[in-house]
Amino acid sequence: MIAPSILSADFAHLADAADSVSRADWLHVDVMDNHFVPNLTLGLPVVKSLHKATDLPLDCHLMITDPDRWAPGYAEAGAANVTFHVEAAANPIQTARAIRSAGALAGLSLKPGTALDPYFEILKEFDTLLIMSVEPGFGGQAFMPEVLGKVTAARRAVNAGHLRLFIEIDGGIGEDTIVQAAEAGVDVFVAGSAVYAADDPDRAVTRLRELARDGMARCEAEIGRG
Ligand SMILES: O=C(CO)[C@@H](O)[C@H](O)COP(=O)(O)O
Repeated sequence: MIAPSILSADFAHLADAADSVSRADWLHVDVMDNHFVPNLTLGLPVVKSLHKATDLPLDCHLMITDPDRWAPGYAEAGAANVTFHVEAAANPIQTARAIRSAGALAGLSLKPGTALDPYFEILKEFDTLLIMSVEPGFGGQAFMPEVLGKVTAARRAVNAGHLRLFIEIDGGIGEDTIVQAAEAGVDVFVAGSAVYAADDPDRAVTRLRELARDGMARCEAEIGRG
């Protein structure tokens, strides 16, 4: 799945930004509070309005402190998937359950320097695992290939039937990097600047999907795709 990140779109025209990627699978919405990350974007009222303005499922990525308090509200606002950071959560299991009870998928995100191993046990409470491939906060940064080990470890756990979730990657994904992410085992690819800096965002989505499929086929041959 390809999830264009509206962080790279024109914030004065978010509904148009959603319309311009009609071939996308999800629309990725970065919520930043200027505390967990040094940037400030949007919150619940904008998510509610976007939900009314587009048929695309909203993939809300909360880069905020105290997600335990705020995350379920994003599910109530219409998000299809609500992802929060393990580094910010006091009670990730309870928060995942509250998101699911409010009708959305629950996602757990890890910053590049955060290890996956300590969280394997709680991942059965989640529907998506978002591996950050840049330091969260800004679009247009360089992809960090060193996070792909976490992707492959999660892929192997999914293949073995130990986990059931979508593996998502976010940061620096474009034509030059999407194949290696797909080969490592990613299911959902977030792309901001690679989509919204393109002359035709929908064409960029299609191109990224083609490249991802090539990489996913190689992943299937080499490590399998459960
Ligand atoms: O969450 C973030 C950044 O913190 C991302 O969703 C960015 O918006 C991705 O932008 P590109 O790296 O694809 O330009």
